[in-house]
Amino acid sequence: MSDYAKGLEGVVANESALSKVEGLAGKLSYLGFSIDDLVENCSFEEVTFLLHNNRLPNVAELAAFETKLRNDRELPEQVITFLKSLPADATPMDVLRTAVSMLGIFDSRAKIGEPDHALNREVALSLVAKTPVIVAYYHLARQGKELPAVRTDLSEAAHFLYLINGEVPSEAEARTLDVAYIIHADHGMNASTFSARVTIATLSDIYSAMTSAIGTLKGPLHGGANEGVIKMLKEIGSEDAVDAFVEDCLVNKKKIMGIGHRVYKVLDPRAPHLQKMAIKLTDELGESKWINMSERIATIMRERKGLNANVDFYSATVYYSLGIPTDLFTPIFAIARMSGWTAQVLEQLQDSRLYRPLTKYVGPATLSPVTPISER
Ligand SMILES: CC(=O)SCCNC(=O)CCNC(=O)[C@H](O)C(C)(C)COP(=O)(O)OP(=O)(O)OC[C@H]1O[C@@H](n2cnc3c(N)ncnc32)[C@H](O)[C@@H]1OP(=O)(O)O
Ligand SMILES: O=C([O-])CC(=O)C(=O)O
Repeated sequence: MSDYAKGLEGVVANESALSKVEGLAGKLSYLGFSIDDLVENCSFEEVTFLLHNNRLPNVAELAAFETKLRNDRELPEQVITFLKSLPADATPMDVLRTAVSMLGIFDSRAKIGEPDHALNREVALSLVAKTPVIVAYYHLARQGKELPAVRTDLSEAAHFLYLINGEVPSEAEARTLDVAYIIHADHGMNASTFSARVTIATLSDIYSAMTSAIGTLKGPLHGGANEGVIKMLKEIGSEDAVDAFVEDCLVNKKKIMGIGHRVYKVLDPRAPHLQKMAIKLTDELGESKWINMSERIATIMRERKGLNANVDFYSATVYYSLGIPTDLFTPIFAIARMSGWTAQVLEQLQDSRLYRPLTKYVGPATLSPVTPISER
């Protein structure tokens, strides 16, 4: 038992009205609305409005909000030139992190110091609008394809699928991604949101905060786990190889991707939504192997370790079944979470204080004289 909170477990770092993560009950709500209810009744755009305004929009407000987002999709020419200049084997999360950082250079609204809340809200929306375009344009550029002009007649989810596939998706495909976006939009003081809030609390600018967040989401213990799940399923290869694979991980203390959570001690409430979509999609494709393997892994981990699937576990099969390349899974998480990250930094700036925890010093107990370098 250490005398400090390793990994800040159990530490309450701030106040937020945005999302309530109930780890023991396995519930998640945004601003007092259950995600189950939001998934049933809302679009990602409505949920983004909710997170940015602390209330749901009416019809006119939603229409105006959607128009604003759709008219803010175009990227600066310099960012497009940058995306086209990159090697085809760059990691899309690295590209996204760098391009979002670059956006800040071309946005004179990105200011440090005393926050301008009205300007910051505009910048926040602009980031939600441009993030999917960055991901899609790089995906096209790395294949040597033309970058089509952005469109203003499609929802966020439909527009992203249109850009990466070159055709307007079916309503069902667009809605599947829309639901995934809603489910991923915000999640309390997760590592990437915490990074964003730490950065903005120095009174840095929003682009810097989002750059911190994207770099943090990329890791395999956080958002990167969704890519890890598909890699793991491919490595296992077949349903009859699952038990031996999991046994080997347990014996050798290797982590199973998409399983376990710092806060949820029961099933992650987002997992059943994604599980349902994964079952439907794999059924339609006649490819039940991936979901069957996933279900077996989840069962063993629940029985053997009392650990449950998290959001990344089934989202991987959903995106895979939609034909999305594996290295775009974590960028898709970032596209959805941009909504929550920006809401969180706007909230932080309303009543901010610098984050500055302490460290337990475990270095030398006494001071030593410095020996001149020529004598060392
Ligand atoms: C969107 C998200 O960020 S959701 C999380 C995505 N990340 C993953 O799916 C990666 C796999 N999961 C994990 O690494 C962890 O469960 C985390 C990072 C999510 C949470 O980590 P922590 O709260 O720090 O738990 P920690 O890593 O200390 O694990 C506690 C115990 O459970 C075990 N454990 C936790 N997760 C797993 C796992 N996925 N596979 C195998 N064992 C696990 C650990 O080995 C440890 O066991 P021990 O006490 O016998 O040593
Ligand atoms: O809350 C966490 O620690 C990780 C997570 O599930 C998320 O960011 O969605």
